[in-house]
Amino acid sequence: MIDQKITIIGGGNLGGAIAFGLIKSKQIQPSAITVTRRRLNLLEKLQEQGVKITNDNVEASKNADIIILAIKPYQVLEIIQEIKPVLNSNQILISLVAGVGLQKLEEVAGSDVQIFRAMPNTAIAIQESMTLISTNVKSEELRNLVLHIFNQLGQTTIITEDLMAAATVLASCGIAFALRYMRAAMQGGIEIGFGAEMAQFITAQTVKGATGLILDSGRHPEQEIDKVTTPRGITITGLNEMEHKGFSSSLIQGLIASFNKIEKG
Ligand SMILES: NC(=O)C1=CN([C@@H]2O[C@H](COP(=O)(O)OP(=O)(O)OC[C@H]3O[C@@H](n4cnc5c(N)ncnc54)[C@H](O)[C@@H]3O)[C@@H](O)[C@H]2O)C=CC1
Ligand SMILES: O=C(O)[C@@H]1CCC=N1
Repeated sequence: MIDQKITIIGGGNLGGAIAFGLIKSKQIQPSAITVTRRRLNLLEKLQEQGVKITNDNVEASKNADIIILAIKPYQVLEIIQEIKPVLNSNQILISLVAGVGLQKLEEVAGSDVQIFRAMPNTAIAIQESMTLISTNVKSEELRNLVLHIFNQLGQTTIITEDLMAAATVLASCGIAFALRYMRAAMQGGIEIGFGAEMAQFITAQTVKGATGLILDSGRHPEQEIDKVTTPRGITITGLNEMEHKGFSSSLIQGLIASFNKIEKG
């Protein structure tokens, strides 16, 4: 069980998804979670589940053991300043904000606060996130606590801070990239004969199967592709056409463009 009181500042797409994921995990009482947002009416679904909601960030931070920052990047430093008067060294501050490094967070929050960065993706709502964490906190106990919380919400790994930008692109943006593949596959599926609903189901289950093959075996995707590509067959014809049109290259260039966007701000 998670015994700590958790406050999520910014109950938007990600903050809301984390709250729902935590509730689904049944590892924490919904009443131990507080979510803040300016427009409270948009948090009604969480409130119905027993989560506390408020638009007062300072009040919500006062008695929290863990404060998760899920506001937009341009707001994070201002909001840390807002809650700073009530922060104490026993609290853990976890920033989910992309592109704002530990050093900057520490500069603004002060060095006695226990600061972590966590980079999840929206599958956190269904406890299937890939979450990468960085921190300068040395305490194993605190590191394990943060890992324990995110482990309820999917797979979690601690990485060095210098890899957080790459983690943001591959895991957090990555879910959108994978979903765009799915949309394109569905569009193709409709053109060759399926209704939209069926095309979506077939695509989703096929992607789930591909994911399972790689996660279960640890084999390189190309080894699994080799099992599908019958010589002179149908699959290799399609795959080669996709590559002629720049499939892998456009994906890699997209990842690099996203990475450069973080680096340049
Ligand atoms: N959406 C995603 O998949 C991921 C987002 N992130 C990071 O998470 C952060 C949040 O992203 P999203 O959830 O997509 O944005 P969002 O815009 O959906 O959520 C931000 C929320 O903060 C609320 N808010 C604005 N001002 C506030 C204030 N003064 N006090 C309390 N709440 C306030 C907004 O009403 C909104 O609900 C960003 O910094 C982003 O870089 C990181 C990884 C993945
Ligand atoms: O697109 C963004 O800026 C945020 C950070 C990673 C995922 N969504």
